Amino acid sequence: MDIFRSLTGGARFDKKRFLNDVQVFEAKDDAAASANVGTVATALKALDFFGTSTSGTSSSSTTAPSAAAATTTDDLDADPSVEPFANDTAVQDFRRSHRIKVDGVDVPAPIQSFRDLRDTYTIRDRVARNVRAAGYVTPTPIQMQAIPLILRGRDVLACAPTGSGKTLAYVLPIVHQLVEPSKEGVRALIVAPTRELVLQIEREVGKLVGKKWRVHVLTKATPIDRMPKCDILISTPMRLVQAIQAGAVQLNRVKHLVLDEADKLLELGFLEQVDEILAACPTTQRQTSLFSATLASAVEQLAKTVMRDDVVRVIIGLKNTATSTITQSLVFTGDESGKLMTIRQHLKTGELHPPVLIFVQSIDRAKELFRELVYDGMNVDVIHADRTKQQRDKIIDQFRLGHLWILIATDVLARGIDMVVQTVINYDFPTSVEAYIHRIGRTGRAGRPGRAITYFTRDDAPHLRSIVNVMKESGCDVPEWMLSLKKASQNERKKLKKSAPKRATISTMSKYDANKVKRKRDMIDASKRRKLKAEGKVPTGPAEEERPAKKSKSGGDSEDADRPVKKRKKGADEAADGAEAGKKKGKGKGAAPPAKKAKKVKGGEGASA
Ligand SMILES: Nc1ncnc2c1ncn2[C@@H]1O[C@H](COP(=O)(O)OP(=O)(O)OP(=O)(O)O)[C@@H](O)[C@H]1O
Repeated sequence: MDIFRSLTGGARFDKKRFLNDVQVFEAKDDAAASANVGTVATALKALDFFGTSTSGTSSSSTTAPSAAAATTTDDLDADPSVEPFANDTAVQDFRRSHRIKVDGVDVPAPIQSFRDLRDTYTIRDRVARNVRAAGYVTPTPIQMQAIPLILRGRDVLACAPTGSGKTLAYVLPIVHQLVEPSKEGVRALIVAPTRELVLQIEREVGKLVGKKWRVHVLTKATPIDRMPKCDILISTPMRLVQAIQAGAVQLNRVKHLVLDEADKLLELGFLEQVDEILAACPTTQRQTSLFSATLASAVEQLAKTVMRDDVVRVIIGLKNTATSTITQSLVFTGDESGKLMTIRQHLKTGELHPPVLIFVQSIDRAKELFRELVYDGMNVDVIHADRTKQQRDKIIDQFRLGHLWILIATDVLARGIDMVVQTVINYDFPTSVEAYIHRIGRTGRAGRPGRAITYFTRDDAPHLRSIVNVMKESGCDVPEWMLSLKKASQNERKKLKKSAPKRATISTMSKYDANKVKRKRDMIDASKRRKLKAEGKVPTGPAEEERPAKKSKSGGDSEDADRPVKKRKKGADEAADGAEAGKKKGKGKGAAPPAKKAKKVKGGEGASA
């Protein structure tokens, strides 16, 4: 209960009302502390996303054999043995009951439990013990199918819902296949779009490997001239490209390449860097795995050009849908001022379950909303690309620990980050269906329930239909009239994705007062900068690699946390403008369309396809 006591500092929430949240935090603490029987059992029940387990009170009508039940030991022997599949039909039935769809030739059967890994794939005891010690008892559907595929040396293109355990699905087989630490150099390379995600993947790898393994993370903070040798390298694309160009890292021994949040990494902006990374990895021995919760068809085509011909595509559930454990709703706020009133009402009446994560479309808007809510006395903080690494790490820790109840974020936090979030609010309407799925996917993770509320104004109405479709496909109720709305054209959707709409400032002040305050703040900032300069100190700012390469018209940092910025300007608010310059420059170079570009890479490498 200690953690819950500290949660209440400065907050305005009613503890009795949030009894469920108290229980969530208690469960999390216990699970982390040890392999407590009761907690593991609870976690297992909560994690039973698709009715995997037949133990307990699962209402699933699965015909598949039971997976492991909760156990106190860290040994796979404790799992009840599972009958091997009698024939192909049994395999198909099992896949159907777990909503696993595969596309490819000679696809191995899914594992039914982690014990299968030892029986069929001779997984080492130590790895098995670590899986169990991490509290993982039953594999999730993506793990059931992707783990045997990767263990069999196959390339995998996987799309599975947010929070469904994709990280372990690639980390476990890689750790098993690397066998033991070696001085050979980088043998597994994992690339992810943001620094936060890279650090999170490192933690997940750390759960499975011992201290002798050298797992290295490459971010701006890592001096690339003193890069130690390592077995597994986890990096953001830009920093890795810098290390490759500086000759600080050799990738010629890479056997496993993983692109996490693959669709993001294959978008223009990251694609050039990913091309360079692919070119630095050998093709003959390289096994490539691409994972994401969203995969547009065009991205899939592109992805296949960098993989071997016998790549297997694995889709869990329906492609590009939200997790079914999230209750989604849409709230019409009229205009921008209506949004501020609505959020105040939502937060003050205690109607929403904390921790609450609020997404806005730009750094400026994140700052504006923060100012409004913090003056209301809320236990709130804000995270975006203009905050320093230290600030970002601290805020995420505070939020994870439950010391912070409301966090305002830009899309820099939309992908991959694994936290216990009860409610996601899209204060600003997402600029694409993918952004919507990833944003709301910060809640409802690992089988837990979650809630997502999306505000929309009159101006957002033309784009409502796409979100309504996602809601319907993931089983949420939507009013009939919304289903008859006209769908935005492809051009309109592209335009929105490229730049978020201009929105009125988030402020309860009159325009005159707001300008006066802004002028005053700018003067103070400028004076602080002059003082620092006079003292010969460089103002602390975020790493260039975490700044966006482009700025949406509204100053947004979108999801582009790791794009390169050619010119860096002074001052936080000016940073995104520098990024815009970088983007224009990229355009001027006449960046090749994705498919063409990737084909060039494949050809250039003499890919083993
Ligand atoms: N087999 C398992 N049993 C229990 N918990 C699991 C299992 N596999 C993963 N988890 C937990 O589920 C949570 C979500 O996992 P992960 O972050 O890998 O999801 P993801 O599918 O990559 O999500 P996203 O698409 O948002 O990146 C993590 O807290 C992880 O520790």
